[in-house]
This record gives sequence, C-alpha cells and structure tokens, in this order.
Amino acid sequence: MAESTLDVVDKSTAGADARQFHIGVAPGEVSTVALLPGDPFRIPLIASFLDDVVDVAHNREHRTIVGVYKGRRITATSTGMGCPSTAIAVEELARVGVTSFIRVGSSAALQPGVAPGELLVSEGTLRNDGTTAAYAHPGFPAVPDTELTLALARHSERIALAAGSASHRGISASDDAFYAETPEWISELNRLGILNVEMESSALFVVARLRGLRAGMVCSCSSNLVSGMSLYGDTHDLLHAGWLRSIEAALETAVELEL
Ligand SMILES: O=P(O)(O)O[C@H]1O[C@H](CO)[C@@H](O)[C@H]1O
Ligand SMILES: O=c1cc[nH]c(=O)[nH]1
Repeated sequence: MAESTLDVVDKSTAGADARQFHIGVAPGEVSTVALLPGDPFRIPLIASFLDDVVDVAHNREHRTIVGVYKGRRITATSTGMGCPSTAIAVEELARVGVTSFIRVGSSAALQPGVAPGELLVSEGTLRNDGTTAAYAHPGFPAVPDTELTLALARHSERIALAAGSASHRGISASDDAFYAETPEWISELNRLGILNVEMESSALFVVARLRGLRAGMVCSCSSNLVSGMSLYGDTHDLLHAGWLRSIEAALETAVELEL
C-alpha cells in the first residue's frame, strides 16, 4: 500500500495560541472566570452589574465582554443554544485563559412547585445530547465542580429569598431538541426526580471535567412543564427577574472563590 501523503490536523492543539476561530477572542483578552448565558442579547444584562466594561468580540452567537465586579475581572460570553456551540465556546475560552465557567441560563422546571423566575442550581446533568457522546463514554457523568456549586447554591438561595422568591437545587437534563420533548419524555424525566431541563450544561460539565476546568450552572425557571404551563411568553418578566438574580449569584460566587 502506498504511504499516506496526508498531514492530518490535531484539533486538540491546532490554533490553540491564536485568536479563536469561533469566539474571536485572543489569549490574554479575557479573565480566568466566565459567565455563560445562551443568548448574546443577555450579555448587556451581565454588563449592567460590571464596571469598566470592554467589548471584546462578537462573532456568530458568541458575544464576549470583560468588566469588573467588586474588584474582580469577569468575562461574559454567550454560548448560543445547545451543546455543539457550548462545547466550542468552552474549548476556545479555555485556550485563551478561562479556567472557571458559570452558566447563567433559562430552564424549564420538571417538578411541581417550581415557579417561573425561581432559581435552579444544577448538581449534575442527564446527558441527552449528541455532542458529549463524541467526548466520553455514555456512562461518564456530567457533573459540575462541587465547591463552586455549593457556593453558587448558597448565594442563589440568599439572593432569591431576599427578593421573596426561591432557589432549588437538583439534577438537570440537557436535551438537543426543544420541540421533540414529548409528554412521555417529560414524564420520564419527572419520574426520575430531575429538577429541570435545558440544552447546554451537559457539554459544559463534560468538557470542563475532561479539560481540568471548573464549571457550574444556575438558571432562571422559564416555565413548568408538569404544571400545565405552556406559554413561555407570559412568564417573561419573572424569567427576566430570575436572570438578574442568577447573574448576581454567579458574580458573588466568582468573588468569594476568587475564580
Ligand atoms: O436561555 P438559554 O441560556 O439559552 O437556555 C435555554 O433557552 C434555550 C431554549 O429556549 C436553550 O438554550 C435552553 O438551554
Ligand atoms: O430544553 C428546554 C429548555 C427550556 N425549556 C424547555 O422546555 N426545554
């Protein structure tokens, strides 16, 4: 057989020290901790908590800013929706210097008694996504950093209670297909005691673990899939208030743990 003339790229190292292809950020432009909303239009909400905000980059769904909260440099980058773009954002942010990640998202509740705008802190995620299958054995757990999660849960509860709201913690699920969440699937997740469903934490937790990074997630409840609520739009003001509380909890965690 003829010798191969291919010079196959190794993506684990290629371009690692350059301006990153998707997020458009170069090494040194960001801090060691990043807050990760899904939606780029939520970046200004995070900016409203920060001083000395600098717009770093905005490419595709990934908008990045850096600012200062209580003396600590904080980055915020939007992941876009779903595990594929989240894995890319985490990989590329790690290459430019981020070591800790806190997702501040929206998520639907799967247990009765959880209302829109309440906070949901993840203790682990059921991996119903395709992206992490490319990274790890199906039995590999998607788990956040323990110390980060305990601090995040404590700040979330304090901030939510002070606002007359509530914070919950439990196991999350990440789905790929928002509109393929059938009543049967929602019932099964509920039966397993899963607290909430969203679309990014599986990739965040698995990639972070495999790369030796720290990660956690706090979401604002957007709706409750087992309480007969079907209209997402009606809950927007409550969802928005929960986003603000989740951002404050993530920032306080970053300061306390010096992330
Ligand atoms: O509001 P974000 O953070 O994007 O999170 C949730 O909202 C999107 C679905 O509506 C998915 O990305 C899901 O995870
Ligand atoms: O996956 C998701 C995320 C938010 N809300 C849902 O109903 N499903």
